[in-house]
Amino acid sequence: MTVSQVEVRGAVSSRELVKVYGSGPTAVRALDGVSVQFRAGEFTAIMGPSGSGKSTLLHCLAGLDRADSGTVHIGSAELTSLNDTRLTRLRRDKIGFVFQSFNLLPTLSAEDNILLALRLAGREVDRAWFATIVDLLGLRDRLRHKPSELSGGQQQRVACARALVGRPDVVFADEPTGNLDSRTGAGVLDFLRTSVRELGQTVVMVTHDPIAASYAGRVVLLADGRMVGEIYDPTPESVLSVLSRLGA
Ligand SMILES: Nc1ncnc2c1ncn2[C@@H]1O[C@H](COP(=O)(O)OP(=O)(O)OP(=O)(O)O)[C@@H](O)[C@H]1O
Repeated sequence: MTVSQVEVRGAVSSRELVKVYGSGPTAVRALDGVSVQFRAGEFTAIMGPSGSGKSTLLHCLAGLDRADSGTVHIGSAELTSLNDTRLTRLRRDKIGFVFQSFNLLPTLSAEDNILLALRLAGREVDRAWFATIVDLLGLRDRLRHKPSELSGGQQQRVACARALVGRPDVVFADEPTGNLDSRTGAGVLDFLRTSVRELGQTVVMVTHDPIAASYAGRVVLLADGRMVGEIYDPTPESVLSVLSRLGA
């Protein structure tokens, strides 16, 4: 694979994205023309004050929600032009998700949770890749456990394995450490950073936490539904100082 093909594989972008909730005088313009690019093989955090549109942007980029106008590209696919069936297939094949609340199926073992989507799609499991991810996440001796037999950090690591096992173009994470203590959260963030540095994954994460954001290579800042800045090589201090200027 050439470098340019790798770059296309994980690149995500939006152009003039607008999302309005409700109508009339109570309408909320959650996204007010967001144009942003996420390069392949980069770990980006999206931050901003409460209500600035972070989750809405992540959901529109990931095809979980539809914007009112504007475009979203994942690689060469333009999401807003896809019908529901094609959008579902693109989400299944090209996108990995990590949610704050883990979202594992309680009756399935960790291994079956990790592999479920691939099996439902009739895709072959790349056992070597599976082993690489499971070992990086330290899950090898937990694969037969059900979610209720795992700690919160272990459950989130299973969710990370599930997100990566299909080699998605991009992993979207919405507050992935929101339900974890700081030490356990650090393990999950460390894995996301390693997946970018060593496995070439593209990760876009929404977080409130300046320490979590400092694991990323870049922070994109939102305020009032608009992109208002970015920070490269963020530190908790640089993020905090910019956020406090935004009134977060
Ligand atoms: N389903 C909805 N119906 C109506 N308004 C909504 C809906 N979802 C979000 N909003 C509004 O859109 C704006 C952006 O919300 P969003 O959840 O994207 O912000 P956020 O930056 O993720 O906030 P937080 O940090 O508090 O999670 C807010 O004003 C919110 O109240």
